Amino acid sequence: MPADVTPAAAPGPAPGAAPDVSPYDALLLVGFGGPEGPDDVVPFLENVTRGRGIPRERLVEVGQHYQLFGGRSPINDQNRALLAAIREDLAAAGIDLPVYWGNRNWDPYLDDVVTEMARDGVRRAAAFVTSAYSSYSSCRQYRENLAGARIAAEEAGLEPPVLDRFRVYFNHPGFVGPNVEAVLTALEELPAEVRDAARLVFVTHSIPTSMNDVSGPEGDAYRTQHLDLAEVIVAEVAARTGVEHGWDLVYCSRSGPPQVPWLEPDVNDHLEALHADGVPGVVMAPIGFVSDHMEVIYDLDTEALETARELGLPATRAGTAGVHPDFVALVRDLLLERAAVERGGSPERAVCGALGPRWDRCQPDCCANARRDLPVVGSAAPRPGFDK
Ligand SMILES: CC1=C(CCC(=O)O)c2cc3nc(cc4[nH]c(cc5[nH]c(cc1n2)c(C)c5CCC(=O)O)c(CCC(=O)O)c4C)C(CCC(=O)O)=C3C
Ligand SMILES: [Fe+2]
Repeated sequence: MPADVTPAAAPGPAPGAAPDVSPYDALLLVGFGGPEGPDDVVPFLENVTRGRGIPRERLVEVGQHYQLFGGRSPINDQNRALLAAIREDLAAAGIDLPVYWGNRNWDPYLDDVVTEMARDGVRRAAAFVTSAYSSYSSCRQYRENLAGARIAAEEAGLEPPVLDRFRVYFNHPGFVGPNVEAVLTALEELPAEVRDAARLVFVTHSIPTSMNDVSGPEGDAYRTQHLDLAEVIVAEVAARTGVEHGWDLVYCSRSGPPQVPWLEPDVNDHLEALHADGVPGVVMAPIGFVSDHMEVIYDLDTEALETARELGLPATRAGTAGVHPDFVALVRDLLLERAAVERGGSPERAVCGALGPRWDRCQPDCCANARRDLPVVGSAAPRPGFDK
């Protein structure tokens, strides 16, 4: 730059300087939580289903899934591993930021962790939720939990940090890439003679159709976002293998009373239908989940793979993002992106697929809950004296 030209804006950081994470002074990892021993299972299920109208028989059944694995869900250990990986990744990038972890349904509870953050003097934190899609269960309920945790800190006489939740990231390359790799690996694990004709069966958690109908600002966002990711994965797998596989989006872990419609088809019913149609092999890709938690190790690895075995249908299960370095780096990318936005900038947003980057703040009715209206964080139009 010539010496007589003064830059109009403040100069960027010197090369090698730490990336700018202001206005944030902490990052919060937000998990679902799970039981860690047999005695935790019933209280955990009570936490999850409080006020949700889930039949007793379903709870007994799901309790048995947990007891099969010693009453311990893998989910908390997976979040501990993710927390450690995020801390390492940030440190390696020269970012000195405390990282906290709290859950919706089990210890460490968000209420306690946000209170601790307030005690530590945290003023404003970015929140990364371990769920990649829009819907009441996967998005708004977490925003309610974060608002509830701020209220808990206030009730303890503290000033809670402002909490900014990142945009949903199903279409971020740091989530897409590990899912593509996982599908390629699962294809390799199929017998060679069925590989090219194998069907890609993308699996996610079912939700009531009424919940899907109001997901996102215009409805149907939960299903549509999964379809968008599935199309990207299918295209990328075709680019890498030269084979364009047939594919479907199907659902697992249906709950609720039988008369209430949930998204279908169920993965087990679908495997039967594919087999009847003469499909010679299947890769199940659990794109609805960010790690191998109970729905994956029970509903897919135990139940659906057993269905495939009974049918004589070769099937493999693709891995989840877990602590893949690209997924860990996604957290840092969203942190720097959102920090730049909150400083008034318009950073480039990493994205794949046709939908484009989703919103930073949700419209008031986004992923509405028909049953009750609770305070939320991250609203584009916070209701004074109510939202947080
Ligand atoms: C969309 C969605 C995700 C993905 C987004 C995200 O990850 O958040 C998810 C994740 C999870 N769901 C989990 C566990 C459970 N979900 C239940 C119940 C429900 N889930 C629902 C939806 C979702 N759930 C819904 C609409 C219900 C009905 C009750 C209600 O309307 O709220 C029940 C009660 C029993 C039953 O009804 O099955 C349990 C035990 C675990 C922990 C697993 C582990 O321990 O490893 C995780 C990660
Ligand atoms: Fe669930």
